[in-house]
Amino acid sequence: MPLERQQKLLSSYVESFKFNWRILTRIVGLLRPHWFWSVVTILCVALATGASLVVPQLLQWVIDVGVRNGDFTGLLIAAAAILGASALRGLFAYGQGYLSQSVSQDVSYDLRNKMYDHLQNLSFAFHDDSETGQLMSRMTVDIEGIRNFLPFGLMRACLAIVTFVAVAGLLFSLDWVLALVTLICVPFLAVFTSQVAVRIRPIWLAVQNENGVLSTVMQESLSGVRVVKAFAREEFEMDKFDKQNQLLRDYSLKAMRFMAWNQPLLVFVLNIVTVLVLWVGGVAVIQHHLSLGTLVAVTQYALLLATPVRTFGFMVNWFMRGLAAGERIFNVLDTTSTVVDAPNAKELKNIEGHVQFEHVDFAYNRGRQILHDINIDAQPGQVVALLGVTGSGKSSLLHLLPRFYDVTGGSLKVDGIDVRDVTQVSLRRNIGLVLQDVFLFNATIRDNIGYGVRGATDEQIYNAAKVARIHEFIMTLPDGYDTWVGERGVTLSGGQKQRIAIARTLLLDPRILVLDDSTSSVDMETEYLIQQALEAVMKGRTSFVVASRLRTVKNADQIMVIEEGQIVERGTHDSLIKENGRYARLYDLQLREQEEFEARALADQVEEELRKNRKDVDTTDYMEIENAEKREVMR
Ligand SMILES: Nc1ncnc2c1ncn2[C@@H]1O[C@H](COP(=O)(O)OP(=O)(O)OP(=O)(O)O)[C@@H](O)[C@H]1O
Repeated sequence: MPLERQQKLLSSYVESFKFNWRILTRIVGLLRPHWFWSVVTILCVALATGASLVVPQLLQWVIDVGVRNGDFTGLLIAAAAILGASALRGLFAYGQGYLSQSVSQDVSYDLRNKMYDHLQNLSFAFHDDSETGQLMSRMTVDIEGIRNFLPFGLMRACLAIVTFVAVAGLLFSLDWVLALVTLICVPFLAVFTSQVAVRIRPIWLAVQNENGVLSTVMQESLSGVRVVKAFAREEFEMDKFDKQNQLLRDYSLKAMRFMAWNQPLLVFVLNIVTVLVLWVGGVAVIQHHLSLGTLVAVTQYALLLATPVRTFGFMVNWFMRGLAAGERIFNVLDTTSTVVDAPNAKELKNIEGHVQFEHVDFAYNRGRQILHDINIDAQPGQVVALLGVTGSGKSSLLHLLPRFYDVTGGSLKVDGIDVRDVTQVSLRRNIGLVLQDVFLFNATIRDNIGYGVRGATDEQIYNAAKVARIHEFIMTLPDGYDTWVGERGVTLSGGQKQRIAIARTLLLDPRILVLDDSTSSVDMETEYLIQQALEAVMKGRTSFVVASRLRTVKNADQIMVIEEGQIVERGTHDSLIKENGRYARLYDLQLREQEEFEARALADQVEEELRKNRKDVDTTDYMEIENAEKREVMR
């Protein structure tokens, strides 16, 4: 091999060693809170090893002194001592087995909590780029990898090292030639271990990654099962899953094949060592250079090495699997949130709700700029309606208010304080959100409405539901507020889910509201109820609304027309209609039709109602009243 390639290979080994060492020290660091029981476990390892090392010494004494001198009492004492040592070894081995499992369970418990808390605290930007399946597999499979690493990888490695060092010392004290013969396997084991470790690690990393991909495929197709069925793509999904499943199986088999091949090789090396010891030692005994007792003790020590050596393959396997898992877990734990509280962040309290966007620029993940020089001054209690074609940046603008993302230029202030100078929790407590994609939890309606306020009373929940115009519907359900809504609220219609989400926000009683109200079309009655709910929720609060409803837009104090991330027109409905610019065009395109449709439908409804109720009224009076009421409704 050319020198340059050798150097490259060596430096890649060194780098990989350093990298693995860093992960190893971090995994060992996880034991810190459980240091006491970890130390007791290591003591158990040392004592169990010590107890088993005594036995060959006793056997040597039995053969060389007890048997030769016919010392029956000595033989009995030695037998009792061997039994005692075996019992102690068993006891300490039990302690080591039990404690290492218990410590590893505690570590995985801590790690699961730590990961979960960290994931909860990471910003939107992280979750935008992450796959749920990968995160779930890190939370489960990888943490299990660390859990197994501790008793089967780390503890066994400690056991092997303690045994090797102690046996080597004792062998040299018995006979240095036989000690060298026995320990001839050590260099082989060292080379073998490093080779296996280097080659098995990427395989385990691949297994764990593929496991994550499989979880993602599964999670996606199960949560999107309605789309799958609607497009009759079950076969396609099954095929996709099967391919990924095969990949995972192939990588796992590759790892297993690798380990299966190495196991017999190790046992073979060990058998050669035993044969060598017997041969060299046997000749020495025949030539009277060595006592029979010493030979027996040496072979016993060689046998003691058998257990760690036999499990060496598994140990390296668990060790490298644990390191691969550690790499994936620490990757997540090392990710810092792009939105964090400033060190001296203040609590945002008793606000009036004055919101100012000052020359705000924004880009996702430092990519293409989405918002350009946005300036909005919303006085307390004002309604700001955002209008624009799809993809113009309306939702992005709304997401800046609760600091889901940070502005990349300019500033965003609430009551004159930059949102980056206050704690996220206090900021979000003052901002109520009803987002485009309503998400309900798999819980009861009561729990869903009360989600944002800890310890909300039933009365508060019912009141919020009444204002959100959903109470009456809930009361028609057999279980009322205790109705289980299913995953993501599948058992409810879009309009019902939206009103529950409005009630949930209302309960927070926020000073600022963010409503991404671009809902899909709903029937007239629901539309009317949602409109009423929105009006109730906006009353007296500074509201930012992505409006698709005519009345919301018309009643807004300020209307912003957004185009490609810029405010291109601003004003009230009347002033903008007069301007006859983009708003007037959007209004014609999106809202006038709605207005005419609503007017027609309402007129029909009113006519119907009046006809029903006023049959007994004189026709002239009726016409007069009807026209007056129609005017009222239309207004
Ligand atoms: N998480 C994200 N990461 C990167 N780009 C994004 C992300 N969310 C939105 N975008 C991009 O930002 C631009 C503005 O999207 P935004 O959702 O703000 O538009 P919108 O006006 O609210 O559209 P709609 O009316 O359809 O909801 C789009 O080009 C979109 O592709």
